[in-house]
Order: sequence, then structure tokens, then C-alpha cells
Amino acid sequence: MAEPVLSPQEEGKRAAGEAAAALVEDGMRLGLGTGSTVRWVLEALGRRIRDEGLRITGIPTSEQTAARARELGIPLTDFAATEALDLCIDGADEVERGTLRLIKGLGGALLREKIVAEAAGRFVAVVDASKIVEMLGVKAPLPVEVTEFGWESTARRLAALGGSPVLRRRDGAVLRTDGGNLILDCAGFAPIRDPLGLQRELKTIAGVVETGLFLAGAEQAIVGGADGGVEVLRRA
Ligand SMILES: O=C[C@H](O)[C@H](O)[C@H](O)COP(=O)(O)O
Repeated sequence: MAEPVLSPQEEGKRAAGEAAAALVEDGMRLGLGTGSTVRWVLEALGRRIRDEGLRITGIPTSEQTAARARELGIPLTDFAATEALDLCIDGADEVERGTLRLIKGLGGALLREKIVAEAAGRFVAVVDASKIVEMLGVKAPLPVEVTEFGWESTARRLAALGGSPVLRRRDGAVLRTDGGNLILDCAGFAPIRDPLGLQRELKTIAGVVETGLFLAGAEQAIVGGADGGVEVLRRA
């Protein structure tokens, strides 16, 4: 059967995802990110397990990733059984050129993603070219995960800081994360000139569980182009 024709953006995601999967070595313990780009990573890892006998274990960053990984025969583990991870591969909503700091969370998985990223020795971001920005916040709102209890009060505090929070919904219903929390998308912080300062300020609000600012940055970003080629950006 003929392969489906991909949109230019999807072609970039495929290229990035497959290039990242090629970095994975036998025996690695992996952090498995979430999203439409990571889906290509999972497909490629599933193929390598089947065709090459690649032996890996992964900690998934979402229920969605866990389900797809199981379908593809990727062995999963958890932090009770695994202390540290060799590599985390994950998507991003924005990648700041030079620093490779990220905004993540438009897929709603930011909290688990950050826990997994922090446990990994290396972090590789997989994105299509549209995700590269000169300054964080210019394309994507900043997702802030908050507790359901008191979320209206938390939203008011975010609004007072200029965040213009909007409660995230999906298919008309309020979106709940895998951890049972809510997400407030804050477009008002853009452009984010002092991400470290903003992160510190946001984390002083009791109802804020985590933000989508990933300020440790990726070690490298694999950027897939519409022509199926990839460019590898490294932290300056
Ligand atoms: O919560 C979701 C994640 O941070 C995703 O990795 C991010 O939104 C990128 O997803 P996609 O590859 O679908 O654009």
C-alpha cells in the first residue's frame, strides 16, 4: 500500500522523530515525551525493537504515550524500578534559538514531562522548523498547570502579573491533565524577556503546580524540515 502523503509540517515532524530515534542505543533507559512529533519517535523505536532486537525501557510522560508505546511493543518502566534515565526525547511548542530553552505543554503533559526531563542525563527536543523562535512566548501561550481547588483565585493572581490566563478546554469540556489538574494558558507574558524571573515568580503562587518553561534547555534540538531533512541545533 502506498505511504500517505504528509503535509510539509508533518514531514518535518517525521524527519525529526526518526532522526532522534536513531540516537537511541541498546540498553538505554529512555524518557518518552508526548505529542504528535514524539509519535514518530515511538513508531521508529517500535520498528527498531522489532527489526533489530533493540533493547530499551521507557518511562512515558503521558497516558497517551504509554498506550501507544504498549501497542508498539516498547517496554515501559517507572521510577520505582529506575533511578536515572540515559536520554529523554520530547517535543516542544517553542525552542529558543541559542539557549534551546523551551515552552512545552500545549498537549497538556508538562508536569510529567518536566519530572522525566529532570531525571534524564540528556534531553533531546524534536520539532519541525515552525517551532524555532528568537524569544520565548512569541508563538505559544505559556501553559501553567494549576490545582483545581481555587483555580479561579490562582487565575486572578496570574492575571495580576499580566498573564491573561485562559482555562484550557478540549472538545468543549474543561481539560484535566493526567494528574487531575487544570491548565491556564497565559499568552499575556509574551515576549518572555526574563524566563528565569517569571518562573520564580509563578512558582511562588500556591495553586501553581508547574509551568511550561523548560529552562534547563535541551542539549540538542533536532529540527525537521518540510523536505525531510534535519538540522541539529546545539546549545550555544
Ligand atoms: O504537553 C505536550 C508537550 O509538551 C508536547 O511535547 C508539545 O506540545 C509538542 O507537541 P507536538 O509535537 O504535538 O507539537
